[in-house]
Amino acid sequence: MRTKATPARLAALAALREVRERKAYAQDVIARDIDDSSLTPEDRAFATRLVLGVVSSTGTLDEVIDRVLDNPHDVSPQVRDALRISTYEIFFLDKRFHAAVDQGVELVKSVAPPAAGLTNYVLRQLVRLRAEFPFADPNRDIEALARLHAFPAWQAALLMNDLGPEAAFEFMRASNEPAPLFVAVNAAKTRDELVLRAFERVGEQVERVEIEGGEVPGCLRLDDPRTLLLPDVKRLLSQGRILVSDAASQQVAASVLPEKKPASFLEVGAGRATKTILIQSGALRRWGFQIEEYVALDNRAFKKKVLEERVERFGIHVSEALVGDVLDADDLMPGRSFDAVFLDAPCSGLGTLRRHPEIRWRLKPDEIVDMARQQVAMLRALASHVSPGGTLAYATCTVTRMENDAVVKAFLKTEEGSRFHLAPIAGKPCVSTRLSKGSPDAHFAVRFVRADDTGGADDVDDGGAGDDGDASRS
Ligand SMILES: C[S@@+](CC[C@H](N)C(=O)[O-])C[C@H]1O[C@@H](n2cnc3c(N)ncnc32)[C@H](O)[C@@H]1O
Repeated sequence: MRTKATPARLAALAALREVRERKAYAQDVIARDIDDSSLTPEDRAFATRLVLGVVSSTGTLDEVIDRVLDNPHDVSPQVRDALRISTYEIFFLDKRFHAAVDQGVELVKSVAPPAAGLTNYVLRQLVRLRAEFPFADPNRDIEALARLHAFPAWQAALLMNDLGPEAAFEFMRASNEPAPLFVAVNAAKTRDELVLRAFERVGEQVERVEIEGGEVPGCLRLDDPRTLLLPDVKRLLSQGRILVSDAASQQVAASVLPEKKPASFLEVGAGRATKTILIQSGALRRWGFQIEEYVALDNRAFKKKVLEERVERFGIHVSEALVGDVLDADDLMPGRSFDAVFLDAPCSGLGTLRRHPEIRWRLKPDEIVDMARQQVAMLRALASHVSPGGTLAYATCTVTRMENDAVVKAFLKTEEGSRFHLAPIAGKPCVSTRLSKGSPDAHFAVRFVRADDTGGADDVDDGGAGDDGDASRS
């Protein structure tokens, strides 16, 4: 049946089907099916907003949809995708309700024409229900608060507990905003001035980025995401002169480098090499040379291939790319130690919800407990691979205390951890970026220093980090 659904909504509907059926990441589907489509720039932007918004708020959308359905299980997945789009518009975009209802009906006609009548009824009921949303006082009722920001109730409760009410509200509000766009200038291929001039030539507004008053070296904020589609900018990306990376991630990469240039560096959880590129580019900025012995480890073999392709393209030196489980570090690297070790830990990822919206509804509470335990185990497995006097950095892109602070404390209490103490990063106990509107993502990093084995404490001033593992104390 012919449909009068707009191209942006049809594109969003197709993308949501992909995400659902293939358990794909929304950003990957958007990059493949929307960014490179023949849609107008405005339609691309709206389709992207719809996909990210619907994936972010799926649980809440389903809850309100099910309130007006007699038999929620009878709704086919494709019809539900369409209902979610219109419900998102009605509850979270404050779009004109009439248009949202009409368009929802048109979307359903495109996938299941017989369900158009039911859709019309359901969406009209939802418009009525909208006035009562979030169905209780969000200042007193955690479920209403969670609903208001489209978070699972357990996550809202966890955020309130771990961040405190103000920061938790801000975190949830900001997680529903579009993520800002940052790029890093790769010092192995170019200089900041040349990149700034290239952006100027194409008439694009870019600015250097500061976090808490400190400049993040080589980090630029782009005002308009469409800039990345300009041919000159695409060339900078394909030639490895710049890479897209959140500013907090760039700050973490800068902070894991020790004061003195390390002769050897082990990066664990190297993944697709984004931090590898940032770290070696940072070494070049700081010392004029990349680190000679740079070993990258990840447990996923396919990522090694991506890493090798990318470091080649970005002119980044990696001496060895290992595939294996860090918990088997002793077998993978027998007797080997490094001046600096960096664990970019697998974590719950809650600090990146704007970019990875599917985490919000896929993550289960037990997984956070498991990941925290795993992070401590990883640090313990790495401890003996840090040279005496060397550094061990630990980073996550999340905000839960169970992962960040509690992991730091738990590690320091272990036998392996007892040889380490916390060292400051730029005079602070840790990197801990907070999420607010337009801010970088929320990341966390600390740096431990291993005692130098001479019996005496090493000469690193602890900058207020203390030995008690309370990294977030400032
Ligand atoms: C936070 S991601 C790293 C992101 C990456 N450093 C980057 O900048 O793109 C964590 C990485 O740890 C890897 N990983 C998870 N468990 C691991 C294990 N037991 N041993 C080694 N690597 C592991 C994952 O495959 C993933 O690439």
